[in-house]
Amino acid sequence: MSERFDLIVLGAGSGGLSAAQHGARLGARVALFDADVLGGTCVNRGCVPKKAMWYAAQIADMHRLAFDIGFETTPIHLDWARFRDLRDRYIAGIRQRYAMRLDTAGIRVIPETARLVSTDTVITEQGLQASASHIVVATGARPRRLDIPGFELGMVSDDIFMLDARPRHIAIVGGGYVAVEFACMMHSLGCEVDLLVREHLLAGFDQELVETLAMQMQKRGIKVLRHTSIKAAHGKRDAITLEAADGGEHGVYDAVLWALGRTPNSSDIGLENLGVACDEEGHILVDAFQNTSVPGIYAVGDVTDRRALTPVAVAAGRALVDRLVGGHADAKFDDSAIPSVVFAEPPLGMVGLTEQQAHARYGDAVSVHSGRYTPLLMMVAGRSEQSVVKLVCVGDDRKVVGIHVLGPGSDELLQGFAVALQKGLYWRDLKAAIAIHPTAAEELLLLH
Ligand SMILES: Cc1cc2nc3c(=O)[nH]c(=O)nc-3n(C[C@H](O)[C@H](O)[C@H](O)COP(=O)(O)OP(=O)(O)OC[C@H]3O[C@@H](n4cnc5c(N)ncnc54)[C@H](O)[C@@H]3O)c2cc1C
Ligand SMILES: NC(=O)c1ccc[n+]([C@@H]2O[C@H](COP(=O)([O-])OP(=O)(O)OC[C@H]3O[C@@H](n4cnc5c(N)ncnc54)[C@H](O)[C@@H]3O)[C@@H](O)[C@H]2O)c1
Repeated sequence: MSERFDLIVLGAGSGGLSAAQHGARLGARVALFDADVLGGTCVNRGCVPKKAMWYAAQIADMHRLAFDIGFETTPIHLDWARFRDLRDRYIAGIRQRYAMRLDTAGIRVIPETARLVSTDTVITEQGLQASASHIVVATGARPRRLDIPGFELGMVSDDIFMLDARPRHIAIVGGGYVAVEFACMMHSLGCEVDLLVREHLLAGFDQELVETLAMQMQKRGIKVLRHTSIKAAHGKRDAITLEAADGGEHGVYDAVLWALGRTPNSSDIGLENLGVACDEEGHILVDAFQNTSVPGIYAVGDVTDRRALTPVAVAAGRALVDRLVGGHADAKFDDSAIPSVVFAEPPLGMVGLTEQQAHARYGDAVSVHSGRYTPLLMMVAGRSEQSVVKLVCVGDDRKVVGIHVLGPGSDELLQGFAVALQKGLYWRDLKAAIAIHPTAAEELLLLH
């Protein structure tokens, strides 16, 4: 016998929690399935533990800077096990608060994996059945694994958060967010780091800023090896050699992180049988309203073909439920200007279009205004690393369609500019605004 609900959600990560909680707030009877801990990737294996590690890395960098500007300092040492314990306690607190909120909201949480058996019914391994006219698939994604010899000698991002000691020499394979963020963090925390990139570094970001970041990473001692495709790993877990496709050998490393993107959790949950369309990599295809190809089945978050970011999953879940439960027939989230930051050292951020995308869309109407500067603190310390800001504009009235920032503070300053860009921002607005001086943010107002 099937228990009946208004809304069934598979996955208690960013997207699933958002959909379930908003559904309950709007009065729906909600069932939420997940065999794993509450919070999904972001809370347990992604944004949150990563950001904690980024803060630790920042402190280590600041300590070096302190010496450069005249503090009497002695070398500092991070007790990884203690840091991990403190971080994990913080994360356990987040999970506890989620559990309490779900309980208070009256959401039925079933700690099991579920799969769809029809367009309105799911079943768990224990045989529990539930039905609803709306089923939201929010099952996320997992680190991509390669079928190459020795892959198991290395770690994926889930594993790196378990480390309780610093690797001496780590190889990071990949060129995306995870690869660059961990390359910078591990280096700041005292590891020797080789970043092995097969193709592009941070594809999708402004390439001039990416190259500036890559130069700064190399100057600080991170070895960035381009055009390096790894075809095998040899040795044992704490003494790994990587074999490249061109015959070259890299290592010996005492740790390897594979950071090769993510595989959507869309197989073995009954989607194929119901004819839910997916792309070649398994991402569920959704329209702007999170509809899949099958009525009654919806999808949000990393399992879909949309941007794999927590705020995107949250916004998608919320908009979908506004439509399904709240009765707002045209509810969808605005994905026209999704801001994003790579928590590198220094951070790199963007919102809107890159120069290349703007040229492809608007041709000769595009103008680009950029500036470089060395932040005040770096100048005092006698350092020369430059920050870069860039505006991509369109038309004679210079409507801003892209903002790109690299440098200390970029992570925090971008949000406000992203709101302005989404609402409609012209270069003249920035020129007319009164700056906050001296800050990194004012550099976007002072471009000529
Ligand atoms: C290392 C790392 C750092 C990141 N940093 C950032 C960042 O700084 N900022 C940012 O915006 N994004 C970041 N992300 C991306 C972000 O974590 C994801 O975009 C976000 O977690 C996606 O949420 P989701 O709900 O789609 O999936 P998830 O959070 O992955 O949740 C999916 C849930 O579904 C469950 N599940 C799977 N199959 C089933 C099933 N059959 N039945 C029931 N439940 C199931 C899983 O157990 C999981 O709990 C990072 C990712 C990683 C890996
Ligand atoms: N700060 C943030 O917001 C943040 C941080 C981490 C992750 N994320 C999100 O999570 C997603 C996943 O991050 P990611 O870094 O795992 O993926 P990614 O898609 O950003 O990068 C994957 C990288 O792996 C490379 N790659 C793929 N297959 C390969 C192979 N066989 N050999 C060598 N290289 C290969 C790709 O060329 C690419 O450089 C991101 O796209 C992003 O949306 C966001």
